[in-house]
Amino acid sequence: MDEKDMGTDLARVLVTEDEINAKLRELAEQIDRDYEGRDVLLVGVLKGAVMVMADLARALHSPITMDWMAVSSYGSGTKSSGVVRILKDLDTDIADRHILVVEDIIDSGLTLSWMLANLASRGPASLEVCAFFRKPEAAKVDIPVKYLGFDIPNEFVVGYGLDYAERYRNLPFVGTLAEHVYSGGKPA
Ligand SMILES: O=P(O)(O)OC[C@H]1O[C@H](OP(=O)(O)OP(=O)(O)O)[C@H](O)[C@@H]1O
Ligand SMILES: Nc1nc2[nH]cnc2c(=O)[nH]1
Repeated sequence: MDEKDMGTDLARVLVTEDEINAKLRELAEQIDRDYEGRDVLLVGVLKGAVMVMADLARALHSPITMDWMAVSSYGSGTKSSGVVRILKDLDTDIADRHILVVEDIIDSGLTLSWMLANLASRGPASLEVCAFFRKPEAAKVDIPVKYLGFDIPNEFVVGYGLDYAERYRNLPFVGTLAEHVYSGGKPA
């Protein structure tokens, strides 16, 4: 799926497929260097992180393992409340493991803040974050991000794993939606 398939749904592209691929290579190099000789478990946050997890894992040369968590915030519509419920927990015991959480986007930061506290309580050897997109202007809590893809404006974005009503996750780029599709969180 690309821009041509979007019809009039798209307002504008914020990060192109080429920019995404270049950034993945850059982050993978850093991660390979930093974790050399250590066994790292990538923890992906479903569902948004599926794309970045799959592409990052393939760009890495280090022997990694992967696990997934699904969480749901009790927020309404597109807003996260910070109150989080685990829908799917890890299959792995992470005590004494090196954990790199892979997240598609940090918006308010509330989801990841809760997740990091939860994972830290399980006694990992180390716990770091790779976030592919971040909205600095939307931050309600400060999240220590070791590996960052892109800071983006405080707008609702779709593509590269990010959905609107479960659509658009398979766009290979990230962009904003036209007003007739997205009007502040409610299906237009
Ligand atoms: O920083 P925050 O304001 O907490 O928002 C970020 C979270 O929101 C998105 O998940 P979403 O709840 O939309 O679920 P999804 O990944 O299944 O689409 C995204 O994947 C993050 O997990
Ligand atoms: N699709 C999507 N999900 C989000 N979750 C938090 N921020 C966003 C965003 O901008 N787009």
